[in-house]
Amino acid sequence: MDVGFLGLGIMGKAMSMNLLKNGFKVTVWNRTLSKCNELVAHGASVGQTPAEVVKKCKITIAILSDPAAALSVVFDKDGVLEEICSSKGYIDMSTVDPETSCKISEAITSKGGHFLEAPVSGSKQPAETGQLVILAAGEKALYEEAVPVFDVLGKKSFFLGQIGNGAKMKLVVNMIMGSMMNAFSEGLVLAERSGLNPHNLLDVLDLGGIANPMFRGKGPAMLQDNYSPAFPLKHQQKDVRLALALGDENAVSMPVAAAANEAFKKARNMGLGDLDFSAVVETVKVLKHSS
Ligand SMILES: NC(=O)C1=CN([C@@H]2O[C@H](COP(=O)(O)OP(=O)(O)OC[C@H]3O[C@@H](n4cnc5c(N)ncnc54)[C@H](OP(=O)(O)O)[C@@H]3O)[C@@H](O)[C@H]2O)C=CC1
Ligand SMILES: O=CCCC(=O)O
Repeated sequence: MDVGFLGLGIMGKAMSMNLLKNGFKVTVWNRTLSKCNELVAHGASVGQTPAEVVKKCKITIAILSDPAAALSVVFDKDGVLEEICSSKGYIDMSTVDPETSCKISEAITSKGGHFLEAPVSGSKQPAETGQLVILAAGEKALYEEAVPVFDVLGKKSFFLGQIGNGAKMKLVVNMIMGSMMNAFSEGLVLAERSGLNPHNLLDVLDLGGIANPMFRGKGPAMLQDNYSPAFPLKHQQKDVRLALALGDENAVSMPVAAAANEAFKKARNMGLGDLDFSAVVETVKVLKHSS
């Protein structure tokens, strides 16, 4: 199957590489076109614009930074809308809000095209190893057609019904994750500053009821101030911000998520936005120093 791929950031590069390794013919595009070179070395073709990719491929996938980027590749000049038609499907795997997804869906389907939103749970390493969790919603027939692609990219796909449900599920999950990361950060700094060995804390956590892959995976690197980005902090803050908006719409009180959002905003102000979201621990260290 010819698959188009728009966006070769941390996730898109790993996912499109995975499709190539598994025998798909892949045509890639990235706003910074030079990022396509590594994929070409592994057998990908390049489209000069999103429209050119859609023209060539039956199914085109996108995974882009945020709502503005997701809208731009669809609606701008040389965008997806220029070539979408009834024989083509478009799958947006970016993490966006339900409103953005609905806007894209309406535009694609009004031209006869087929649309799925399919944000993913899992980060750089699961993307590299095809272990993502895919949260799809929209047109069921396109979902079924895309199952061979999802089977390569992920360990499990969910079809969640109408457009917006995939985005909502993803935002709820990432809101929980962002809050957990802040609690974890405070715990690590508190352990160290109160005289405990934080490595012992990691061992204790890992043997108890709140053991989880995030603490296990990120903890040792955080203790070495290593924030090499798997999930950039600026994207995590975007997700908590969008989840808070969902909370506003549904009158759900979320003080813990609101506090997490403030910490991620502070981290962005400290210039940490491009680092891994675990760098939020630096905000706890700063507060301690200034007291
Ligand atoms: N990293 C992770 O662990 C995960 C990320 N996600 C979500 O996936 C999406 C991508 O994440 P990730 O790969 O980490 O992000 P990166 O920041 O690594 O990559 C972002 C991509 O979006 C492109 N882009 C940004 N702005 C525009 C624009 N205005 N027009 C066209 N392209 C644009 C970038 O192009 P350029 O190279 O030119 O800058 C790049 O290809 C985000 O929505 C994120 O929340 C979901 C699950 C996990
Ligand atoms: O959106 C990013 C999710 C990162 C993860 O699930 O580890």
